Amino acid sequence: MIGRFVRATALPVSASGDAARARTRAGVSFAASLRFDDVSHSVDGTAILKGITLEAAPGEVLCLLGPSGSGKTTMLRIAAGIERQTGGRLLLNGREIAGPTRFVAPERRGIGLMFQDFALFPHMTILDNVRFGLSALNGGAAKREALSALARVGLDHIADSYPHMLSGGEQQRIALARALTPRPSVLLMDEPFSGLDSRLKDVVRTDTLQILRESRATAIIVTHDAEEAMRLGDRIALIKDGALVQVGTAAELYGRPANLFAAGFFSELNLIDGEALGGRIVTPLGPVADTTLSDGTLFTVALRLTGVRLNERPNGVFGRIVARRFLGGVDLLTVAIEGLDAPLRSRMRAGSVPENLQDVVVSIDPQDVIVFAKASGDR
Ligand SMILES: Nc1ncnc2c1ncn2[C@@H]1O[C@H](COP(=O)(O)OP(=O)(O)OP(=O)(O)O)[C@@H](O)[C@H]1O
Repeated sequence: MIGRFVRATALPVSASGDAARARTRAGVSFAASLRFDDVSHSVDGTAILKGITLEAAPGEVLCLLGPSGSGKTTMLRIAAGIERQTGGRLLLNGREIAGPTRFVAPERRGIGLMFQDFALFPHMTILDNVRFGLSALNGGAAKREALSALARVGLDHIADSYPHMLSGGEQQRIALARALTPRPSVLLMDEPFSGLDSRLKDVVRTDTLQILRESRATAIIVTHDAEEAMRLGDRIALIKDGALVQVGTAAELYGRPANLFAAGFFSELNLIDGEALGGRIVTPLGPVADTTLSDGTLFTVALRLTGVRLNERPNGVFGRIVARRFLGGVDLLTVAIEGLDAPLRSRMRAGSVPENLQDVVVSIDPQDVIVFAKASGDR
């Protein structure tokens, strides 16, 4: 999480003339591309980012997804200019804004930042909070811009209220309005929905996405929640231990994960061993996929829980249900199978497996099978 407030400038650094003309258009930014070019960062000899190359295209919503401590917030801090990377370059619309020989100050980048805790000033009215980033405009113009930004998030009627009088969802929208008012060419958002309760999240996410699209700013959103990244991102960059694991659309990362880590981030998985035999990958559940690798090659076979079907087909292997849990729309079933060290978990539509049933036939949906050849030494 970012712990310090940075004031975004009113004008994008690289297109100030265009941006000034854009003021006549209601609340629209000139989107820029933002490129991390082989960016590394070390603190006290510890590598936090390890050569990340990644570009957000103009107007794109790019999600940075990864577990806690993977380096997502550090990437935002570097993009905002709060932190200066120790290696590589940062380019805005192809122009270097941070690198070995150049460092553009945060307030001159035209990059906005929205914080996890919204960082609203408690002693200022909502209007003053939103107006805060508009120092380049005179009083009347700044007020008009701020009110128009508040109208965009549907909260102009509470301009004179104070932050403590608002709900979490309203505070989030005020923070969004404040971040967008200077019309940044790129908006960085650090876990912008994590403080909201789950019922509110859905609505606020949808609204935020719509406002981002209307503003046309390029957005980079940090999250550790794969589903959130899939809902929001045009593309998703998966980060682990300071390195980029994979970047692509939600469908690409879900359907063709680069490795087991990526697969496990997007789906709950059963992991079983497999071995190549006569062009097929054979497991205790039978053959699960084709392979061109030679006989004896070892695989880790990842089965999504949704792809483990019970009693659906006449042929399969026999198993015994050893536990079941009702999860609303689905039942989570645990099934012991001969030859497998750990029982399989299955997600079935609630009620589709009769409650008193214990012995079942297990089959696998090939769409939910992802196989990874084991590196030698993995055995
Ligand atoms: N200034 C610093 N000094 C030392 N270590 C740091 C510093 N900033 C970040 N780190 C370390 O770098 C790693 C990456 O931190 P970062 O906050 O970027 O991760 P993150 O993916 O955003 O995690 P989270 O979701 O928990 O915020 C962590 O191990 C963190 O402790």
